Formats: sequence, C-alpha cells, structure tokens
Amino acid sequence: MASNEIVFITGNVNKLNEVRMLLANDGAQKPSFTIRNMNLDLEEVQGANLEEIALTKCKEAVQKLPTGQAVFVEDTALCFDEFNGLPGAYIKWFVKSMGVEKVAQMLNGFENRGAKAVTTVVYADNKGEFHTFQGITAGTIVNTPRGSRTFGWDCIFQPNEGSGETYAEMAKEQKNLISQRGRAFAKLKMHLQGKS
Ligand SMILES: O=c1[nH]c(=O)c2ncn([C@@H]3O[C@H](COP(=O)(O)OP(=O)(O)OP(=O)(O)O)[C@@H](O)[C@H]3O)c2[nH]1
Ligand SMILES: [Mg+2]
Repeated sequence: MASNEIVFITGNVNKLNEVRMLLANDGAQKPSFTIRNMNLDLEEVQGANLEEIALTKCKEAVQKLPTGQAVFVEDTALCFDEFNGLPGAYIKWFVKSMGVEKVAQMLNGFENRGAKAVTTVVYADNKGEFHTFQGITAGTIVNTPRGSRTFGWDCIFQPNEGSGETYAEMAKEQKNLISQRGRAFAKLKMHLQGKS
C-alpha cells in the first residue's frame, strides 16, 4: 500500500464521487495523496453530537485497519432550525423510511423552513492522531422536491447562497463550491497540504 494513500470509509457512492472531485489533485498539490475507498459498516452512535458521531466512526475505522494507515470518515447531518437541529444525523433514516416528500412536509405549518447541512470529517493520520473538520451550509427546505433524485435530500435543500436552486438542480461543480461537504473537505485538503 502506497504511503501517501488515504482510505475513505464510506458506503455511499454519491459521497465518494463528490469527495473524489473535492480532493482531486490539481497539479499544484504537494505532497500528493491518493484516496482509496473501503466500505466498512461503522457504528454511528446515537444521542451524541455531530463531532462525537464522526469521531467514533473514525476510531472504529482505525481499529479495523493496519497500524499506521491514514483514514478519514465523514458524517453528514441535515438540521432543521424549527426542530432545534433534528433530524440532524438521523436524516438518513427519515429519508429512508418516509421519503423526501414527507421529510419536506414535516415543516408544513411552520414559518421557519430554515435548515443547516453539516458535514463533519474526522481524519486519523498515520500516527493515529485525530483531526476534525466541519463545513456548514445554511438553506431552506423547499415545499416540493425539485431536480434530480440521485442523492438523498439534495432535491429539498435550497442553499441561501445559490440562485434559488436546490442542490439537485445545480451542476455538481456549483454544489461543491458552496456545499457543507465542499467546505469541510477544503479544510481537510489544506491540512493535508500542510497549510493549516
Ligand atoms: O442529498 C444529499 N446531499 C448531500 O450532500 C448528502 N450528504 C449525505 N447525504 C445523505 O444524508 C445521510 C447522511 O448519513 P451518513 O453521513 O451516515 O451517510 P451514509 O450512511 O450514507 O454513508 P457513510 O456513513 O457510509 O459514509 C445519508 O442518507 C446520505 O445519503 C446527503 N444527501
Ligand atoms: Mg452512515
């Protein structure tokens, strides 16, 4: 295994595609690193804050990999302002059980449809030290899904900084520029390049 190889543990192919774009070698990148995906079922603790959930995932990943293997995981939450942050990290199970239409409808009758998308990345370096990076994007949960249905709740989240489109209506490059994942991985990239 190459020493500059970093393992990204995820079972989510949409995440993996975005992260590969976000960490792509732009030529100027020194030192260079490569990303290898593994799909391990890692525990996602309940009742914990977002940093704890991602840290627990990463600690378990370290235990399952050979000593000295650099690895990162990420956990992404969708937090409704009106519900004091819920569904948060549980959004996966809401979307899976109810479908995105009903997730959007949960806010019907409330004035505040504000939400925050949050990606928390935890990177364990080859010395086994943990580093946490978080990206947050504020937006609105639209009434009716709009755009492609490829990725979870992209079709109901309209970021405040965009031009009124949901994530699912945007080109991937545009989403990456303003997304919570784009922000979190920009921080990881800076760290890997020794700039933070
Ligand atoms: O529309 C979306 N736009 C995004 O940008 C995005 N990022 C994550 N998600 C979904 O939100 C839940 C997070 O749960 P999650 O972080 O535990 O992911 P996961 O279990 O699918 O993968 P992993 O834990 O193996 O990495 C899962 O349902 C993901 O599909 C997104 N949906
Ligand atoms: Mg998960």
